[in-house]
Amino acid sequence: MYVKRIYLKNYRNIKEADLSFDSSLNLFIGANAQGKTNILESIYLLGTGTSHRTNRDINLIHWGKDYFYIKSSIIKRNREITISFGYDGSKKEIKVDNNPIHRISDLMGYVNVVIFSPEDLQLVKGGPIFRRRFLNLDISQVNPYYFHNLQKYNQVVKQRNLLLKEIREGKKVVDLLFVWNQQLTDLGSRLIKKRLEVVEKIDILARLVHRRITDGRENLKLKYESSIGEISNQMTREEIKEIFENRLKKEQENEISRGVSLFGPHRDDLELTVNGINVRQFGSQGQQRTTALALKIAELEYMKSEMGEYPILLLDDVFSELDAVRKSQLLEVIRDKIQTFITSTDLDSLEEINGKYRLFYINDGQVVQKKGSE
Ligand SMILES: Nc1ncnc2c1ncn2[C@@H]1O[C@H](COP(=O)(O)OP(=O)(O)OP(=O)(O)O)[C@@H](O)[C@H]1O
Repeated sequence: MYVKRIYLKNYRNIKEADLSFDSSLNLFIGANAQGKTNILESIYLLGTGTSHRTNRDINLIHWGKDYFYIKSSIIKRNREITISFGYDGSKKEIKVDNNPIHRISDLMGYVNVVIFSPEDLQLVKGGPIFRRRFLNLDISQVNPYYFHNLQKYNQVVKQRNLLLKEIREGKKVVDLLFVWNQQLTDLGSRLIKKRLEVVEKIDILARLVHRRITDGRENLKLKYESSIGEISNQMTREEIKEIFENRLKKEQENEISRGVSLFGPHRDDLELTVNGINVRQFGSQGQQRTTALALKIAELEYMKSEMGEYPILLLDDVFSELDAVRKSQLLEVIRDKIQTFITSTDLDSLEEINGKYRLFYINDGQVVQKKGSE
């Protein structure tokens, strides 16, 4: 899978650009705040329907203009598809091969993207929300049904929180919780079951990569930590649901007095250990970086195993930050297999890159392909 061409109009600081890409490597060089990330963001948008930096599409429109438009040609399983994305401040219009897409979940799966940026260190260092997002995005991209359930589940959590508060204030009766508990545990157990399956796969993939980067010295382990109680991969969805239901029964008073849903996939986490030590709390900077890189590479391999094709990889400001070992590891994974977009402020930090690539310079939203760079 690769992006052959992209046309951008009024997108962030890019007034207009029409770019053709290499199916393997594309490098964007420019000083800070010139628009490199904006290009990567537009590719991310085509895959997921949302920006990785903002939930507000209005921010994507070039200041002073009243719409933005993106059109791209994607080669997927040797077939060319066209995806367009337009927004005029009120209406989003997404089309695949000229057919309108009404729900974001219907867009997912056409273009799979993995982005790796400096913020991804939060995946290891940050709070549980970053790891939940990692799992949710990964699974949603290859499984629209999961994404659909996730949206419904989040809606249920919102409604249930409202009800818990009203019960606390004596405005509603406790019995009303029953229906919401049914929905919460039904959808929640589906999400947890799927996450357990995926974590099992990513755990194996990430450990392999991690061992390679650390020369076999370190052993990375991923474990899904659920707020509903002790669960395992061997359990059926019904068994997980039962544990969830029991937890809610036991904690009913607690949840009412707090006025918030305290248990379920929206409160779960992914524990990351290296040689048995929690890398979030006790890992060195280097260990945390290596773990983040291993997770990202595992993400690529996971998507390949699910979709039969590698996703597109966006490396925003990270390649130049990696040390020689990690750079060569990453290059080995992507070379000739994965279309990759790399941004950097200078070409010197990319000297390890050889072979075929296309080079673009970007200055104040103007993108110029350097001639003869292939
Ligand atoms: N809606 C918008 N309209 C016009 N310009 C915008 C808009 N949103 C962001 N910008 C501008 O885009 C620029 C940021 O671009 P981008 O984030 O792509 O930078 P970058 O080249 O990746 O820089 P860095 O190397 O610092 O990451 C800033 O100058 C910002 O003011």
